[in-house]
Parts: sequence; C-alpha cells; structure tokens
Amino acid sequence: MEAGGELPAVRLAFETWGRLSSDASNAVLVLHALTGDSHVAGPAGPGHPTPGWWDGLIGPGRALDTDRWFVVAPNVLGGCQGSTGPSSLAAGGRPWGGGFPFLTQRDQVAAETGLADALGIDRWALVVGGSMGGMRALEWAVTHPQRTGALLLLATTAAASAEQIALSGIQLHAIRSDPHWQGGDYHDTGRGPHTGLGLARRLAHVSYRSEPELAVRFGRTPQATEDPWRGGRYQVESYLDHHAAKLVRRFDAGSYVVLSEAMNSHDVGRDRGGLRAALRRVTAPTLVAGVDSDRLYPPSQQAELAAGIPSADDLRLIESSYGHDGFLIEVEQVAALVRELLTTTATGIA
Ligand SMILES: CC(=O)SCCNC(=O)CCNC(=O)[C@H](O)C(C)(C)COP(=O)(O)OP(=O)(O)OC[C@H]1O[C@@H](n2cnc3c(N)ncnc32)[C@H](O)[C@@H]1OP(=O)(O)O
Ligand SMILES: N[C@@H](CCO)C(=O)O
Repeated sequence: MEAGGELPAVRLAFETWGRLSSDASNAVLVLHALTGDSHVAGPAGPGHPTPGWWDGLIGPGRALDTDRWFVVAPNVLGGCQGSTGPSSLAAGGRPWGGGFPFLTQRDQVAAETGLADALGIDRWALVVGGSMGGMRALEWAVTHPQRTGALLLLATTAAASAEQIALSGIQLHAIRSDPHWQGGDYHDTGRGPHTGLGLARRLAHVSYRSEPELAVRFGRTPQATEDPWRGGRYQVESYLDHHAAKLVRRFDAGSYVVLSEAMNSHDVGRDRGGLRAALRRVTAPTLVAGVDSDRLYPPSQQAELAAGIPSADDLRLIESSYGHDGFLIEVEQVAALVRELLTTTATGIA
C-alpha cells in the first residue's frame, strides 16, 4: 500500500452488464461512492440489499446501452460488499478489523487495475464515477492515461478540502468513540459500533442534501403524533434516524472508517508536482459536472477540475434541489452526460 501496509491477497467483487467485444474495446468502468456497491443496476435481491443505485443508466437502449457496451462495476477495495475490507478474514482466520492497512485512492485504483488485467481490458472506453467514485476515476485518468478512453467526473474534487476532511473527521470520531468500536476489532464480538456509525450517517446525510430541500420537505413539522417539546422528534430527525438505521443494517463501520480515511487522503497532486501538473497528465476526452445545490462538493471544485484538465470541456451543472445526492438522484441528467461523452468519443471529435 502507498502508506506502507500490506495486503497479501485481495478479492474484488464486481458485477457486469453486456458483453465484452472480441477486441475488448467496449468496456466501461463505473465506480461507486462511499456507501455504494457493485450493484449499479437491477432490483434488490440476494446479496443486494438495495436496488441498483443508477438503475436507469444501464440496459438496452439506455445511456450505457448493454447492446453496445460492456459495463463493469467493482466494489471498492476496503469496502464491505464482497471486496476485501476490514471485515474480511486475514491470515489466521480472524477478521482484519483494526489491523487493516491504511488505504489511499491510488491503492484502490491499483486493485482495479488488477481487475482490468484479469478481464483482459487494456483500455476502458469510459471511466465514470461520482463523489468518492470520481476521485478514483480521476486517479485512473492521471495514473493510466493510456488506459482511460474517456472520463466523466461527477460531484468530485481534485483534493479533499479542509471542510470535507473536517466533516469526515467528526464522523470518524463518532464511530471510534462508540465503546463497541474496540479499536476496530469488534467483528467477532457479536456487537459493533452501531450507535457511532448511525451518528456518522446522520451528519453525513445532512451534508448530502440541501438546506432548501430539508426546509421545503420537512420544515418544522413534528414526526406523526410526536411532540418535540416533550421528548418527541421533528420529522427531519425521524428521517435521519431512518437513514442511520438503514446504513447500520447494510454497512460495516470498519469499512466506513477505512474508506473515509482514504477519501481524506485524496490529493491528485501528491508526489506529482502539485495539482496543476497532475491534471495536465489527463489525455482522455473529459466531462466534469457538479450539482448546483451541492454544499459538500461545491461546483467550484469541479470548475477547478474542468479548468485544469486540458482535454476537458466546460463545466456542466446538474440542476437539482437535492444537493450532493443529486448525482445519484438525477439519473436522466447523468445519462445525458454519458450519451454526450460516448457520442463525442465514438465519432472522435473530442
Ligand atoms: C453510490 C451510492 O451511494 S450507492 C448506495 C445507495 N446510496 C445510498 O444508500 C446512500 C444513502 N441514501 C441516499 O443518499 C438517498 O436515500 C438516495 C440518494 C439513495 C435516494 O434519495 P431519495 O430518493 O431522495 O430518498 P430519501 O433520502 O428521500 O429517503 C427516502 C426514505 O426516507 C424515508 N422517510 C422519509 N421521511 C421520513 C420520516 N419523516 N421519517 C422516517 N423515514 C422517512 C422514506 O420512507 C424512505 O424510506 P426507504 O428508503 O426505506 O424506502
Ligand atoms: N449518498 C452517497 C453520498 C456520498 O457520495 C453515499 O452514501 O455514498
């Protein structure tokens, strides 16, 4: 690993759609965000607690048309939906837990490079990712320009900012201050830092949405028959409780910590002569888009990317009241960007 740790063996879970062409030229890499997984499209089912998170994007006739493209989505290294992470067994048969090595986005891309090699894909026709997935997509294009045919970056950044590290750092504190955290070695205790993970998710979820959306949707309304003046909750508190409980059911706190630390480490300019020099390495035709109401990854960060990547078109804005989560919710606008980029690259007019 970049920080010096070692993983003697790595497993990457992945899902695919469509067929790889005989010359392996039609492969598209989709990279998920912090609590996403490899299930980009399709219904919930065994092994998939939630329906696909970009369900409308992949399939016959859709932007990632499976009659034409072979779509690959790995679960990130360090995650908990099939790929090696803190809940995986280490040598000796016990979970890695707190002994799991520190990861960076570059380590995660190195693992994904191994997956591309194993699948016989020398060059992706397109690499696309949002938020944390966008960090990895960017690292792909900077580390392997010759293997990245086109690049779509959504609601992401060239480097985690002070505020992003601060908000994430509070979430890390919430998890680590849960007595069931046990230094990360809780996986075989039958308990876990569920309270801490739930707190982290509540805070994160507020940052994923916009202030006007919360105001319009919930206002000051109490939850059902509850009375906030007598120990009851406001609707918005109940909404956050719901999202906290949902995440605790499907996500490992150890992975949340490892992935958050990896996001905080993200700086595409590190050891590359700085941000501008790093962005100049990108040769892929690129579209960069932000969400106009995103307060966590503000469009100024995507403007920096669009200005710094020589092969990037002007910054695009996804119109949405949903804040950062707009890149997950506004699937039609994302689909339009995918279609535009694939049309441009297919006709060679980049
Ligand atoms: C790349 C990835 O992130 S992939 C993994 C999928 N992503 C996630 O799970 C991230 C976390 N979730 C989210 O960010 C969002 O829920 C999204 C982006 C997936 C979807 O957003 P939206 O469609 O706007 O859903 P929204 O945030 O409104 O949540 C709806 C849920 O809140 C519940 N809810 C709404 N109001 C209340 C309330 N007052 N009290 C309790 N629950 C409430 C709804 O019943 C619904 O429950 P359900 O999801 O179990 O069906
Ligand atoms: N809702 C997204 C936001 C992070 O980009 C997630 O949980 O992964």
